[in-house]
Amino acid sequence: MQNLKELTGQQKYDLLRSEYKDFIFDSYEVEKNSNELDIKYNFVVPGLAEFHPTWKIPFKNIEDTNEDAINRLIFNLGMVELVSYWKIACPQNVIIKCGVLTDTQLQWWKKLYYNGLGECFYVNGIEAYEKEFMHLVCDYSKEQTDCTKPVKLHGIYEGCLVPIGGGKDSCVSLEVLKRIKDEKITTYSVNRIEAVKKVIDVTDNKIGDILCRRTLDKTMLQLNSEGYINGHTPFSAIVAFSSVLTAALNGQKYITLSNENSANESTVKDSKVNHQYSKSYEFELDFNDYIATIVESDIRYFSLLRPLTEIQIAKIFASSDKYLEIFRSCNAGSKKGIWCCDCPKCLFVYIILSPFLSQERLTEVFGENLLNKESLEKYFRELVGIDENKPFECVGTRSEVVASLKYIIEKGEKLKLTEKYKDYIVNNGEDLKILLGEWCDEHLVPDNFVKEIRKVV
Ligand SMILES: CC(=O)N[C@H]1[C@@H](OP(=O)(O)OP(=O)(O)OC[C@H]2O[C@@H](n3ccc(=O)[nH]c3=O)[C@H](O)[C@@H]2O)O[C@H](CO)[C@@H](O)[C@@H]1O[C@H](C)C(=O)N[C@@H](C)C(=O)N[C@@H](CCC(=O)O)C(=O)O
Ligand SMILES: Nc1ncnc2c1ncn2[C@@H]1O[C@H](COP(=O)(O)OP(=O)(O)OP(=O)(O)O)[C@@H](O)[C@H]1O
Repeated sequence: MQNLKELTGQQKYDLLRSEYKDFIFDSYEVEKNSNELDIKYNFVVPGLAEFHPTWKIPFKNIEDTNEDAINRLIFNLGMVELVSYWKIACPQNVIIKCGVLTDTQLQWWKKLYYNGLGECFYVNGIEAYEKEFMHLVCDYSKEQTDCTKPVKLHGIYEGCLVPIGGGKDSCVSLEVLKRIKDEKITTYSVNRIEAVKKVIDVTDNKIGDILCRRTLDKTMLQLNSEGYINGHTPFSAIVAFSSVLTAALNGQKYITLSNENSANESTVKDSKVNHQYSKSYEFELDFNDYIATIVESDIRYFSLLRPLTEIQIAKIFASSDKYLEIFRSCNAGSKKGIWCCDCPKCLFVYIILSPFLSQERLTEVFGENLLNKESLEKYFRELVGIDENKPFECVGTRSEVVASLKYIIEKGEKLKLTEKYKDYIVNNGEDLKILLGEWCDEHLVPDNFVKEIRKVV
């Protein structure tokens, strides 16, 4: 095999696909310990490697639930896990040996894989076409989990499972939910960075907290370092499937995500390539349709903040001091618990909070004034829309960014980056008040929650 590091993404894709034809989802193993399910997935790329990612998921009321339904949800979590391992060599054939899915369900997965890997293909310069990038089939040669007709999930489901990411959005969801009297809140996270822990610690109205532990297979990390294909995978789809399984095992009715309307905007202009695909409304609808084909249940998965935009979320967030010192939206620095102050996400969060917090307060929170930082000019241009594509990060829309900057310029702030692009911003910026008054009707939020969101916005 050639040194992969010397090849372009497209060359790697072509070479690896000719070398490795198959990806096999062979099986999954489940061990029931006293209060936790230990799950191991077995994936194989013949001739290259085996992968065994694991999950540990706490449970409470497993005895009341339907084991078949739980197995289906476990198998389907494996279906979303597999994309991280498939992308290493992108084999043409994906063979599912441990589950049965209808053609429509298989098409559903292909759509998620294709769109969820849109950024990975784009960034690596790989031309992949939805019709032919993957041939996904079930192999019926051994015992499998049959998902072709929905099965009832027994048990009583109540309260909210609130996935926490450590950034501002889930803090806003917690604040909205707090207003609903008697709503039972259980916080939820996949692994736990420091900011998530701190946010959960200050959530004083919760009745419980669930931590799922996910491990990546180390062979993937090894192959990444050898130059095999790597890139963005749809992490929010992992959150989606794991949260439904967790709710099923622990009795929560509502899974309240914090994905906002702004996540629907594509990252690459005039294309479907969206870093946040699995946070989009399209995915939310698709996900609910799909889950209904697997299990019939009272569990509802929706994003509480979908009617809102990032700018409205920023306004609500800034109105409470509680999270300002502890939240971390920066993906680059999140493991160290810092704002790296060098990435587009840091700059975006700084800008979107600017209309609602003083420059002094923001400088305290971030450690420096990011609008005076000329090294961030490239990201600044991308965020405001002077350059075509947005950064590959979870950031809001171009119009929200320009409106925020216009607002602070008109307030009299004179900062290096805003001064340099003042004309563009003032001529292109919408009125902040108009953006703050928007409401998006495309959402799945139940009425009793909608009432409370309207009160805080
Ligand atoms: C890359 C990723 O998804 N990371 C999330 C993961 O972190 P973890 O510690 O498990 O792995 P990393 O150190 O980040 O990555 C190590 C290598 O493994 C590859 N990889 C990782 C995860 C995966 O699912 N598939 C993979 O192939 C990766 O390419 C590296 O080579 O879990 C954490 C929670 O336990 C998440 O917090 C991590 O998310 C990062 C903060 C992050 O930057 N995520 C970005 C992908 C991201 O943009 N997240 C979006 C979500 C957008 C979406 O879902 O479409 C966001 O900001 O919300
Ligand atoms: N590790 C995780 N475990 C559970 N849920 C998560 C995790 N990471 C993200 N989420 C969920 O996905 C949502 C979107 O993630 P995202 O990173 O955009 O939001 P955030 O961290 O709340 O805010 P910000 O946009 O400021 O980073 C989160 O609000 C949360 O609901």
